[in-house]
Amino acid sequence: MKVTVKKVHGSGNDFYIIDEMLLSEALPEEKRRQLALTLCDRQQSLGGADGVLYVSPSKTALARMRVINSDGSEASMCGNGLRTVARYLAEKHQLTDFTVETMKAILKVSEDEPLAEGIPTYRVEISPVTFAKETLPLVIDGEQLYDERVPAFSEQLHYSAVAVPNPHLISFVEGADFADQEKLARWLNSDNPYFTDGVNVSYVRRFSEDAIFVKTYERGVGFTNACGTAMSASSLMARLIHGGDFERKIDVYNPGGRVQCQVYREADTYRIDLIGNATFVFEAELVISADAKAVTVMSQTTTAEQIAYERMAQQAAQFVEAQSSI
Ligand SMILES: N[C@H](CCC[C@H](N)C(=O)O)C(=O)O
Repeated sequence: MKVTVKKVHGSGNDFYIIDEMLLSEALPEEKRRQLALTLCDRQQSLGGADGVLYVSPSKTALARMRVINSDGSEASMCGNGLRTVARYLAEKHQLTDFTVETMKAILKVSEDEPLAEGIPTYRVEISPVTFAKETLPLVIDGEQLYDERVPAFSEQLHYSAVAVPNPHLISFVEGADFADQEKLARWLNSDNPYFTDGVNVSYVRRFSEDAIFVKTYERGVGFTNACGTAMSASSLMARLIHGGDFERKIDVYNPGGRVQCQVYREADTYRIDLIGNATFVFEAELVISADAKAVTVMSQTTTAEQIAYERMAQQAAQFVEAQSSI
C-alpha cells in the first residue's frame, strides 16, 4: 500500500501525519496500530517519531485527529500534534480557524502570530479539564489529588493530577535534575495501584510568575522533547497554585524549545490555549508491506523551515541555561 507521510513536530515532539483521505484504500483498524509501531521505531530509516496522527473525515468538525503513541497505545489528545494537524488542514483547506474532532472533544484551532521569525505558529484549545479522579483514572482516597504530598511517590514533592482530557501528574521541583523521577514515571506507567491506565508525568521549574520549564515522561512514549497537554496542565497548576493573572501568557520552556499557554477560568471550568510552532520537517512517499511491519521509502523531501525552528530552540536553550546558572 502506498502512503504519504508528513514528518512534523511541535516543540520537538515529533510525529507523522497520515491523511487517510488521501489513501488509495481504507486503513483497517489493526493496521493503524502496527503502522504506528513500525514508523515510530527510532531505528527506522526515517528516524522514527513519538507518535502517529491519523487525520480522517468528521461529521462534526473540519476533520478528525486520532493519536497513536509510539508504543501503539491510543491517546485521547495530543497538544503539540494538534497544532501540526491544524496547520496541515489550514493549508489544505485555505482556512485560518476551524475545529478538529478528537476522541473526547471538538476543539478550536487557529493560526496565530509567529513565536519567532520564520516559525509557523498555531493556537489550539486544550479541554475539557477535570480534576475528578475517575476522569484520569486515579485510585486514591478523596476526590482529587491537588498540590498534596504522596509519600509513595516522593518524601518531599507535592503532586497534582488533572485530565486535559488525557491524564497528567504534575509536580513543581526546585532543582534542574529530574532524572531521579524517571523511576516513579516508569512505575506509574506499568502495573501500579494508582494510575490504572498510565499517566504523563511532568516536573516543573518556575523561573518567574510567567515563565516555567516542563520536562515530561509521556505515557506510551517515555521522555520526550515536549508534551503539549503536559505544558498546558503545568501552566494551569502554576496559575492555580502559584498565582498570576489567569489569562496572561506563560512562556513554557522545554527540552525541545518554547511554547506559550493561556489559562482561562469560566465559571467553575478551566480551558487552556496552547500556542506554539507547527513545523513541517519532510514529506515522504512510502510503500507499506501487507502486515504494515515493513516500509520502503520511495521519496523524501525536507523543508527549509526546520532550520528556523532550530535557531529558536537554541535561543530557548540558552535562556534555560542562563536561568540554571542563577
Ligand atoms: N502520550 C500522551 C499522548 C501524546 C500527548 C503529547 N505528545 C502532547 O503533545 O500532548 C498520552 O498517552 O496521553
